[in-house]
Amino acid sequence: MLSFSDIKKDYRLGSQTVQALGGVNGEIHPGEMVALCGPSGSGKSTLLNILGMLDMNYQGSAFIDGTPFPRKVKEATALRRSSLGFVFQRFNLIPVMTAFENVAYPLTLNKFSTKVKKEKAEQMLAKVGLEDFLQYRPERLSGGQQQRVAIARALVHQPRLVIADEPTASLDSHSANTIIQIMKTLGHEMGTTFVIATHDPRMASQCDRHINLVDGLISTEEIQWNA
Ligand SMILES: Nc1ncnc2c1ncn2[C@@H]1O[C@H](COP(=O)(O)OP(=O)(O)OP(=O)(O)O)[C@@H](O)[C@H]1O
Repeated sequence: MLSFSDIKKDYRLGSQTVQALGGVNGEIHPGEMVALCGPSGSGKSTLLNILGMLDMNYQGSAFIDGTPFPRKVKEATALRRSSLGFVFQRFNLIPVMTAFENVAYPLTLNKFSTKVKKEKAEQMLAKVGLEDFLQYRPERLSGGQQQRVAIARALVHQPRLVIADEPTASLDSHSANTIIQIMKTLGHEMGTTFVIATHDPRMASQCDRHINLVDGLISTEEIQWNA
């Protein structure tokens, strides 16, 4: 589904160069839920940004279903909108929009009709247990509810791949468990591939596989979780 080889990324900080990724390879299979783990600064966000087609300024190659990742902003934006979904640590919902409008937004970007938008957004919000909160704005929802809206938004256009950056890090353990179960159940039901950067042992333990980054390289050592 996804393959990437010899991915390298440097950041320039004044006259210094920081190597964030030193040549990473990997393959992610359709429908897999993969945890991207590693200590702070190991390169997880950098790799997520590349796999999420948000950063096109890197060395190496990446393919989605055999097609090379776009290197131009316009093409990357189009492919991202149609084929990818995103879940962030701090939910990143649009504050002036209701839960329904937030979830319908990717469908608007992909030019779905009003009727289909309504059907799909309502269905998706019901799947995450928020059918009674369609007209609520994010400020009236708890963190866990906001993250459920964000998951509905990430999945509503049936993307091939969902990129999640620390999806449980801002949540209490009860909400985190709910979010993990929703991602797992819907991911399997919809056949969606997930790549999830996480420090959360509960999240990582529910994934099919781990990719461990250490100092910008993939490590084969088992992670020792402290929790
Ligand atoms: N915009 C930037 N400019 C300069 N250096 C950066 C930039 N972004 C990341 N880095 C550096 O690149 C390395 C990898 O950072 P990255 O954010 O990918 O790690 P991470 O594993 O996601 O960390 P965390 O778990 O703390 O989010 C670190 O040394 C970091 O300081």
